[in-house]
Amino acid sequence: MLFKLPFEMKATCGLLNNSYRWGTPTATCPKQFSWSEAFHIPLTKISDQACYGEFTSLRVVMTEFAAAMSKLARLLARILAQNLSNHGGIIDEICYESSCFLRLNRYPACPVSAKIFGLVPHTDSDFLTILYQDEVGGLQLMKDSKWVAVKPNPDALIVNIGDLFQAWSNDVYKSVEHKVMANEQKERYSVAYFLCPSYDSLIGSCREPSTYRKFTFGEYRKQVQEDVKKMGHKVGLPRFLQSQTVDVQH
Ligand SMILES: O=C(O)CCC(=O)C(=O)O
Ligand SMILES: [Fe+2]
Repeated sequence: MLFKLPFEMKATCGLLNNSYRWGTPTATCPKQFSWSEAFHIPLTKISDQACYGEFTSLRVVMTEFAAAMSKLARLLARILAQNLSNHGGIIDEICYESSCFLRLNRYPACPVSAKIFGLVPHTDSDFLTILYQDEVGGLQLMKDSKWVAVKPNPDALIVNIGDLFQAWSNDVYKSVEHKVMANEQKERYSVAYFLCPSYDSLIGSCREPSTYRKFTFGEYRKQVQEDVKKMGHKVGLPRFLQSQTVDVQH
């Protein structure tokens, strides 16, 4: 319903905190372009009546869904952190609602599906992502240097480790590279919950010697945005390797 609105309304009516995005504004060639549209809503706005306009019933669903996703994401992240460092509390210490997001994705059927991604290959810039996908399929992840299709199961959730958990775990947990293939016939929907720390929290490693230098989430996001703008793709964690810091400084 929400996605079926005319483009003008999605883009200009302030819906869901004005969070509507489509395609890839920075793309300079087809392989950098994502054939999808999304609402990317901060958790703090989810229960805000003003975000929903005429879609009042959506507010109830979104609020309940976000609360359930948030609870699950925190529980899983806490257990994973506890297993590694005996410090599961780190997650609740640094992850506030204010920096977490819910993202509604729609992938329209694509007439040139062989040449275009639904979503370009990437890793998520968060601690942990919980993903719900419908029955269409198209999500693939990188395993042992090969793309593997994730079998769609609308009764299951997918849990992905993000870049920040990889840095914090000193590469024990791996931020999984993933992408969505476009589909010529069917449109596809997914919803992702991103568990993020506050922008000023320092992400260090729970183990020494640390592979990455310490950085804040704010710094990380800024670097990712700069790289995407300059190069058309994200560099991510390699930018924050200790050795890279040394190279840059000397
Ligand atoms: O739609 C999907 O299955 C993946 C979505 C995703 O990777 C993202 O929103 O970061
Ligand atoms: Fe993702």
